[in-house]
Parts: sequence; C-alpha cells; structure tokens
Amino acid sequence: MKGYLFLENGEKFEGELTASSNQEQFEGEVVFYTGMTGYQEVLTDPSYKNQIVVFTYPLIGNYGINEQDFESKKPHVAGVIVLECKDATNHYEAKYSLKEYLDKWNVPLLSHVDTRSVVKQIRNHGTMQGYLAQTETKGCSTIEKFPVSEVSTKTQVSYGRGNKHVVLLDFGCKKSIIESLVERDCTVTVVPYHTTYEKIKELKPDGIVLSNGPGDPKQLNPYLPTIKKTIEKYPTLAICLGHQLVALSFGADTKKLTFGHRGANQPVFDTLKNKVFITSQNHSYVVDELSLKKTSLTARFKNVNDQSIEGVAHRTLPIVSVQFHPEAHPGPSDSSWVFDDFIESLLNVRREKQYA
Ligand SMILES: NC(=O)CC[C@H](N)C(=O)O
Repeated sequence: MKGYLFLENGEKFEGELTASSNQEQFEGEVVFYTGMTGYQEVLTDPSYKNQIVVFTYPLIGNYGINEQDFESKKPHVAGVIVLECKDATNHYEAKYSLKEYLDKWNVPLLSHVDTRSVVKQIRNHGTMQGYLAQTETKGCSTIEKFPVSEVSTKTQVSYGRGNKHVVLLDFGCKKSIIESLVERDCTVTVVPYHTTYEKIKELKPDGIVLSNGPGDPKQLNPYLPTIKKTIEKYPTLAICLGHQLVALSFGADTKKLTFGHRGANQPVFDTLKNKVFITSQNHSYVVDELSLKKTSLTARFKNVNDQSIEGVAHRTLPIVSVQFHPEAHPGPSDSSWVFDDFIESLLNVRREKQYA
C-alpha cells in the first residue's frame, strides 16, 4: 500500500509501506546508514532503538537474514526506509527475507523511496523526528524516552569460561562485543546499567567494559559518579555510548553532530600509533574536544573526515575509550586490535598485583 515518511520539518516522501499491524503511525528519529551491507546488524543493534533508518545503498535485502549475524534477539529500529528491497532467500545462509523478518517483528518498511532526497534533508537540516504512516497525523509525540532502560539486561548474565574476568556494564550491548571478549579467553559478566560499584567489586573483575547504547549520553548523568569510581579502579575499555560516558564522568562535555556517523567506512586517526583505520560507526553524539582540556583525559583518536573526537585515553590510568566499533559488525575489522590492547592492559595490572 502507499505510505509516507513525514518529517518534522514538514517534508514528506512517498513510498510503498508494509507493516504487519494496523498501527496508525511509527515514529522515530530519522537517521541514515551508508554501508553497502550490514543491514541485519544495523536492525538488531540496540543503539538504533527508536530510530528510523534510511539505507543509502540502493539495494537492501540481497542476501536475506541469517541466524548468525544478529546483534541482539530482536530488531530495535523503529522503521526502515530503502529504495529497493530485495526479497532474497537464496543465499546459502539466509533463513528469512528482509521483508519476512521485518513483518515478523512488526517493523514498518517504506520502500521505493527517493532515499537520496531524504538524506539531503537530513544533511542540511540535521537528524529530526519523523513518522511512517499512510496519511498525515497529528505528528510525533514529544515525550522524552529513556531507551537504555529498555535495552539493557534486566539480570546478570555470564558468557564464556576464559581466564580473565570482564564485567560489562550493559547500556544496550551488541552481541559481537561480548563475542570479541570471549574469543580472547575472557569470562564476561554482563550487568545492568545501574549496577552499583559495590556489586561490581564483589564480582572481582580484571577489567571493565562500558558498552554501546542508544540515546543521549547525558540521560545517564545520575550514574556518572558510579561509572567514574568503577573505571578508576580497573582497566577499562569503553565503546561508543560507553566512550561518551567515560568523557562525561571525568568532567568533559558531549554535543550532538548534525547528522551523525553511521556506516562502515569512517577513517579514524590514532595519534598514538600514527595510523589511520577504517572503522564501523553508529553515533549522533561526540565528545567536545575543547572540554577535554580541563580533564585528565587526552584525545587519542580523531575522525579524518570532520576531525571530531573518536576516542580518548586517560593520562595515567589504563582507560581507553573509542567512539567507533572495534567489534566491526558490520564493517572492517581494522581496529579489532583495540580488544587485544585492552586484554594486555588487564594482564599488566594482574602482573603488577602479583609482584606488589
Ligand atoms: N552506538 C552507540 O553506542 C551510540 C551512542 C549514542 N547513542 C550516540 O548516538 O551517539
């Protein structure tokens, strides 16, 4: 049936709308993703909670949906917009077509849309709220949501049986972050985002990981003192939302980019290794560079395209944080060494303790 994307600024875009329920409208923040592949990971990455994703590559769905590339148990996007959706199930790993999968979870799909003109709107006016519907309605609701509470684990869960113990504070973790740690001989204990320092200490971790997650990092302001206290005690790796929380907890500031970085080819310069890596990214917010000056953090990684901060390091403590995704799902694995360096920092601290 005919349907539309209605943007907050009054623009509308026509397409073909499929949605398995008769819900009047599906709303979210409209963002765009520029990778040619990786739609399955994007749909199921909890960081995309409450967002309607425009895929800029013109053919999406070509290899279907398989069993292994899920980043969580269900899709989190509020809607999907594509030019052409391929109804493919003939890839040897495919279990569903993209349409079947979206229908199963009642995620609306607007296809046959001139995605280039939607992207131009967003690039010029910034990401904005919008909704998918058959006809114009009253518009989007203005109630502020707290998506981290919806996607974080409700209970403590353990993965792997490795000989290093990592406690992962879950703000909406992607499965492949946990897998990257388990592959490196870690036991990973995933705990809810509001876990106290005392509880974490009882778990006797070798190190801490702060995960990715949806929404504005400042929504987590009440938890910053706990985060700071925790990461000052243990070697820490923080990814995406986690990185922003490290910066905020040490007194730096974050701000929203006009349209964010969402894709699999974002070049990042590492000032320590003096190298550029191609990275996978998905974020709206960034750490404000000037605000780092008054903190004990230094800007270690920078985006080559717009010079924005892509990661920080503590001046004296083993804390490293990255705005990009070293787990690389979807995207290139150029920066997977970030996990190796983290493991090395755990082992160093362990050795120091042994010989202290
Ligand atoms: N992938 C993430 O963790 C995203 C972080 C944050 N929600 C942002 O959009 O900037």
